Amino acid sequence: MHSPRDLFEPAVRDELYTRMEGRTTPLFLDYDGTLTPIVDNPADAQLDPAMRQALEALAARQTVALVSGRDLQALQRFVGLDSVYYAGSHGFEIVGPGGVHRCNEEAEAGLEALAAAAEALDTALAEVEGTLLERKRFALAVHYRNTPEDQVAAVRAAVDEVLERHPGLRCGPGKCVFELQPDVAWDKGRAVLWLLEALSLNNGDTLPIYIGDDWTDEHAFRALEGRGVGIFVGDLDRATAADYRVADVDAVRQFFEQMLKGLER
Ligand SMILES: O=P(O)(O)OC[C@H]1O[C@H](O[C@H]2O[C@H](CO)[C@@H](O)[C@H](O)[C@H]2O)[C@H](O)[C@@H](O)[C@@H]1O
Repeated sequence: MHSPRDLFEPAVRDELYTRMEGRTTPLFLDYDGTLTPIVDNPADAQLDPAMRQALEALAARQTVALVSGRDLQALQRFVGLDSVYYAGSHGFEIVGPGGVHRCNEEAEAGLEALAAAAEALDTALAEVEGTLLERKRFALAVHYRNTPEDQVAAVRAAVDEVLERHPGLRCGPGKCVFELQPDVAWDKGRAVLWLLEALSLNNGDTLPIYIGDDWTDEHAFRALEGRGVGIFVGDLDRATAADYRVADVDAVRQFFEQMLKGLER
């Protein structure tokens, strides 16, 4: 863990561009908080047309992959581009151009427990104001962004009770969310490494770049340590394995625009 440097400081930016020069730079991108600002209702996190345009232009020139906690289909709907790779449910399900496909078989064994957990939490949290369950194929997000602070402990207690009954599930951290998933050895970092292999990009001519804002993105930052670049988005209120940081979603788009200028040269 180290302190990521501000990517918009000229010397830092020049250093990164020097590292990128003459190399293939596949982009691996988180969705919420990275491509779209965090909003109160997950359904409202629509992709801005300017961001979509930038992604499309980049994907016409190089590999672009979305690596998100969102359900695969929801992510595809939000982004709406055929030219990018999608890793949904924190990387448990991957699809992309050229028939790329991977579904974590081990995690499939946990689907029954996940369905039972969703049913139990639906009942247990029915009366807790502002709590929202978001069902995904390989995960269940228990959102508490709009839950009164003094009731968050009750939400956590309900989640813990369900986890006790279903030892095949685990709970991961997030932004005002408890994420239940099958407890198997898979995460965004492994998904990124799998994609690099599948796309024959696991070599010295490639500098993979991962951009993310959340706890789950740390797996990817760590997976790329010493072989790629990690860029953290947002205010830094904790340790991160990312090398660089940018302020917000707008800064991510500016970085894309700078990359595009470089690629067009
Ligand atoms: O890996 P990501 O693409 O960053 O997805 C992580 C989770 O993002 C979403 O929840 C978060 O964003 C919401 C919209 O801004 C916000 O309301 C919520 O509080 C955040 O936790 C998404 O709904 C989850 O399914 C993703 O796992």
